[in-house]
Amino acid sequence: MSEGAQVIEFEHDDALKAAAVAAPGPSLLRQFIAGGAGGVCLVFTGHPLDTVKVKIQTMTVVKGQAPMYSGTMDCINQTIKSDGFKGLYKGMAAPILGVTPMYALCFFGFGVGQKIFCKEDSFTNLNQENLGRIALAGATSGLFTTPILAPGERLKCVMQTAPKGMYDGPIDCLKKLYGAGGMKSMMRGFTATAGRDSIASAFYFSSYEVLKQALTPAGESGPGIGGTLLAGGSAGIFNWAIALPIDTLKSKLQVAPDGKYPHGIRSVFREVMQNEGPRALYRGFVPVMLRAFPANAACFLGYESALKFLDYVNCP
Ligand SMILES: CC(=O)O[C@H](CC(=O)[O-])C[N+](C)(C)C
Repeated sequence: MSEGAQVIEFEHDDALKAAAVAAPGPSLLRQFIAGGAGGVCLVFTGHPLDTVKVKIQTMTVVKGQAPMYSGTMDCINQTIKSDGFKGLYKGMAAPILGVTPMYALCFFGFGVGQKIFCKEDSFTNLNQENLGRIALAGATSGLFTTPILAPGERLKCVMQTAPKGMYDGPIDCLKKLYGAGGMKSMMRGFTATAGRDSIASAFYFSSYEVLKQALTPAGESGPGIGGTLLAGGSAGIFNWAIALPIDTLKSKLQVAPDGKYPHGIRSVFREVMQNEGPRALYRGFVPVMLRAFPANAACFLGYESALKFLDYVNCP
């Protein structure tokens, strides 16, 4: 090998080594697998309250008439009365099938965002600049999940709010939605989902890192099970405090009859402001927050435990 080629090879090796040292966090493969594990834990824990949230968000409110559900407990009671306990788990097949790859992609996207935006000390020195970097990495993850999440949420919301017997399972619902409106119909709510998830994920991941560090005892490398549950659950609360208004508009758009909102989320926003006012954007707040804490606590515990396991089996 010529001397010039050797110098270039050394420089290339050094650059690779520097990048490997500078890139913080687990490898993208580990992020992907551990994220999927986190997602499964999240759906099992959070789906019943997600059903209540979507039912409350999308119920038709006629001025001067009592709403269909007076609150979270009433919605739970009515659902159990009409469909049994399994009514709360209606529509779970779609998120379970979609959630494993979705959360795998979510944490993978966060990993990619870390490689793009974060520095070597971003997770050890949580100053304002580094928090901004982690938030940008989080927002990146939202862009990775939208192509799966938008049609998945369309299916889920339609099934959760459909009258009993309308669809014979998620495949039947998918066939009917696709048959009636093709890909355009399946992708309804895409922009709203992308906006919701980039903003929410920025808060989700940055708040988790802050709390995780705050709850890590001196001299330890992590916060332990209790601390992980608390940090993960709280990150879920921050996530939803920001995401809920966009989520309400998205859910309404996704369950509306074809052509009801010609300008998408803007038309929904205008209608909600005219008929119900800004408070309606936070409809479903109680079930959302009741679900957010345990579901995301379970998600981060699943994620961190999977990372430990992958470490144990020497996953690259
Ligand atoms: C809006 C949403 O899906 O939030 C996720 C947490 C949850 O409770 O489902 C987090 N994330 C946006 C990062 C996917």
